[in-house]
Amino acid sequence: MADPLTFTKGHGTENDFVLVPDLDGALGLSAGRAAFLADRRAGVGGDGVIRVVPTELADEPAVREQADRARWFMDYRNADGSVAEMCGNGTRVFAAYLRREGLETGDAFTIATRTGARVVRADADGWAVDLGPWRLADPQTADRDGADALVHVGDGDPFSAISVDLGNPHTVVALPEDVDLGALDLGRAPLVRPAPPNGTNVELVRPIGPGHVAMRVHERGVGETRSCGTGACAAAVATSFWAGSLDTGSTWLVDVPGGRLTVRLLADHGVELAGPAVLVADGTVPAEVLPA
Ligand SMILES: N[C@@H](CCC[C@H](N)C(=O)O)C(=O)O
Repeated sequence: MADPLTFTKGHGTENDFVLVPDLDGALGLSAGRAAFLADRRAGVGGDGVIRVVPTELADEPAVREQADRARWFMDYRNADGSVAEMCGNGTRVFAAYLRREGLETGDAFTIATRTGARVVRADADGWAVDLGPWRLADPQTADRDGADALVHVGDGDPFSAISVDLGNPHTVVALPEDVDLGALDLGRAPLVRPAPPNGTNVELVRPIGPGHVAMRVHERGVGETRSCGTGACAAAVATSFWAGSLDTGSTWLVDVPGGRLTVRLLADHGVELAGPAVLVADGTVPAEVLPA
């Protein structure tokens, strides 16, 4: 009889993940199996699935090249089974898992991701990670305010938005003052024009005060989630850009439905995300219910 699959459930500001240890790289992870594990009714349930695999055993050569710096690769999948380049909240939960399992023992270490090796460090909030470099919309295609896209949310009028690349794609909308962030319909994916070639995550942002914004997000491959770490960084970068002050060292609080994240702008387009990481359950899934 085949072995059951072992998993751990964790979240970072309620962006939740199913972590699957694949410590000898023998398991792999098909899109169908990832989607099954993320399914909140038929499976375990999560916004994403993270396979924990030795970097040297990753499928992608660009990831294997990180093996001299990072022992473990965060193999991230969205809830629909699609592969994503990066997950900010996932990096913290991944770090918390590696530490709990004794797979890493220091307070700071490097993990491998599809966007390159990233240093994670324990801090007062939980874990912090530099997710940069970020890149704003191409000035060739942006208007005078830096906007390069229109976003339709529900049936309302379109909002202008800016593209921010954090290894994964984001489109950030600064909501006009008269629009209620909580009332917007994210039940279906916002329509983004021009359509980004690989899809996009969409962040709706409302300034609250100096260095403080509220955000809701619709994630590519998932739907509306309670938080998005790379999205929070994109929101902080876009809001700083709009305010005309992309100053190194400035700190942003980003309130999301699932809690609060802290974002710091670093030198050379670095951006640090800090926040909690919680491991809430461990379990097994019997082999006979798992898709191939
Ligand atoms: N929740 C994540 C982002 C996960 C990937 C995203 N849905 C994508 O497809 O790019 C985060 O915390 O950054």
